[in-house]
Amino acid sequence: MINETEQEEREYLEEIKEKLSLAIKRVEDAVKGFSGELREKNQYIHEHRSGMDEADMVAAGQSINRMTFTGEAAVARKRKLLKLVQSPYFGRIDFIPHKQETSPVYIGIYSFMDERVRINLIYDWRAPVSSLFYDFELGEASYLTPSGTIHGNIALKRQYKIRDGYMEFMIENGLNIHDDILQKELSRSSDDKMKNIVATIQRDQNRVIRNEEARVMVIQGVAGSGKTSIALHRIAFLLYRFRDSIAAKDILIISPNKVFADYISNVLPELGEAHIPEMGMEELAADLLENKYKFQTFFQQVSLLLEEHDPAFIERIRFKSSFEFLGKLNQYLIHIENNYFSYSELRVGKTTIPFPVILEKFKAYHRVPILKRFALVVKDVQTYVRDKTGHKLTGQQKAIIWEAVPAMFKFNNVLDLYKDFYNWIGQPELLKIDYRMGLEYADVFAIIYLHIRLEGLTTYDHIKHLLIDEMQDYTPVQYAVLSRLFLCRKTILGDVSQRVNPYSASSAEMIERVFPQADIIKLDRSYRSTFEITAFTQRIIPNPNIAPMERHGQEPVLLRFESKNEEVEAIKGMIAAFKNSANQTLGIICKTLLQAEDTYQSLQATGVYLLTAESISFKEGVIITMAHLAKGLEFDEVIVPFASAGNYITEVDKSMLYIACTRAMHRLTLTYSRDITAFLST
Ligand SMILES: Nc1ncnc2c1ncn2[C@@H]1O[C@H](COP(=O)(O)OP(=O)(O)OP(=O)(O)O)[C@@H](O)[C@H]1O
Repeated sequence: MINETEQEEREYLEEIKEKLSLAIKRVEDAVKGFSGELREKNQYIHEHRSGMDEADMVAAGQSINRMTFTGEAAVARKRKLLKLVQSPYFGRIDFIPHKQETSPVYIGIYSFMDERVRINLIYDWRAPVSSLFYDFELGEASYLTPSGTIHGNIALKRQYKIRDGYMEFMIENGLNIHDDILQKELSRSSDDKMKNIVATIQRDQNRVIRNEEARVMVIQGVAGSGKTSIALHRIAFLLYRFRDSIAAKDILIISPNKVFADYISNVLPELGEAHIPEMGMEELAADLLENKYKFQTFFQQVSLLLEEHDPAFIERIRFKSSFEFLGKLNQYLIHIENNYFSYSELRVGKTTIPFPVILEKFKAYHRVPILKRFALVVKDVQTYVRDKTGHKLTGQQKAIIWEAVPAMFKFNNVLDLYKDFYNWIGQPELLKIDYRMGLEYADVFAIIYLHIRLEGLTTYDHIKHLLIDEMQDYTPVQYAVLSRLFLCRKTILGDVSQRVNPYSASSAEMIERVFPQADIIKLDRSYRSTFEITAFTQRIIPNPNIAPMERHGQEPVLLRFESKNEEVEAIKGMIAAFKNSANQTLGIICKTLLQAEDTYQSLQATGVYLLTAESISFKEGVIITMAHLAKGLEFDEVIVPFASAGNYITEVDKSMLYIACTRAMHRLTLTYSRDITAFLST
């Protein structure tokens, strides 16, 4: 057995670092070689251009492309090696497959092979054998490979913390003391962006990451349970496992906003994968509606809910977020199919086409979306007339048919049908279209749904995996659209308790009704916040299943003041204290954007950033924002101002308060004037 003692491990680390440095040197030489060759080739082409025919030019172009490609691969490899030198591995297992010899398996963020002897010195965390590290302690163990299960025994398991090439500590795992390193990781102050968790992936998380079977995986996890982290690691795993068939460009992340997209943008590149395309729901909607309609954004919908309590608006949202709505839309589609084709006989010249003939043609195309059938029926009618008369049709006759056939259907555009739907259900008051403001957000996906069902769709066939974060914010109609657009595998994640809109929250069970084949996974362990913070947030929205980490810190603080001005003055003091502390990020999270803007103005402090719906990047330091925009983010410290009885009143407010408080990792302070909100008064 090699490296039995810590001293031996330290020496081994030096050896590996040396090998890595040599590998870096070799790649550098190769890159230099490539660029030299490329220069020469370009020069050659330039000088001999006149004497080259087309085939020569194509061949030269191809060879340049090949060289560039190999050069780029070498640069990417160098980037990985440079990262490995900093921290070559984080774990080791000595696994003895039955009746075989063992050699230690060192596990790191990427694999590294000693090319001369072709021995793997470091295994990628996604390699089949690496799953042993996450799934087992000492003793009997097994792992799955593409060619079957390997059984054996783990004789030794170690964890290392190597930073900047230096081993900070090493832990010998006897029984499950995994938690030690996890605790240390969670106690650290946050970076400006989400980081990878490869060294401390937990067993239940590993199961989700490495699941290869699920066509639709729905992860319902409590705040801070690592849903987003796991989903990103799962993508990295799938890219590794199916590297011959899936590339980063074949994946799409549907994310709630640009700041969140920026916040998570580091994880996959850190894991050695390319940047993944990302899109917001609104972008998708605009794309599908071909930018024909102006519409309210989800952010505007939530802001309206927060700023004015309009019962009619709430009722419209509530109805359009229900399964009943989707069911009614489907019934309506049957209704129009059966009833909206009106009787009229068509006469073209001397030929009469009886209505039953037209109707029969129309029904024969039942697989084609209704509004797409007209063109087919028109062609059939033309053939009918031609056969009857034995003549080709004149342009005028064709025009008569083109006009008459679509006119037999009551409506020929989706928006008119959508308006008609509300008359059909006898509730015209549920549709409000303000042409100046655009469509309400709750109508956007319903119109897209009708559009798909009535006119067909362009599917996103090139996407091979779809990741949907913040699933609770999307409605059954939205899922019905997504399920028709994206036929690929999906990972859908969220938390019903973090709905920004309590009138339209989707739970895992609701999503299962749209995707009956879904695998549902529940994660109840919360990693982000200290035990005290998690316990505190339970006062707002209790979840009996939540399992907080045994990581302790300061009790959350509730500070009472006489006025808002006093609150703001106190917050100034807290910002100064934060700047002198070891913490790196402070989030001041208000209920509305208006409040955030006001606070920002009043504070007038340098180094404080206001995060709005238009922001595109996450910044380290002090951030002021509203709860809706803070979703998915986390901060070392969180201050929730104005937690007063007069500010947090409605169900929507309660969700916002919960989201704001669950963003805190180590420290949470709430300030209020006079009376505290009823959500915290007990
Ligand atoms: N196994 C783990 N090892 C180390 N850190 C972890 C682990 N799992 C989760 N975390 C940390 O917990 C925090 C929360 O993770 P993440 O943001 O992915 O959770 P979430 O469920 O998406 O949260 P929310 O829904 O509240 O936004 C992050 O700091 C993440 O790094």
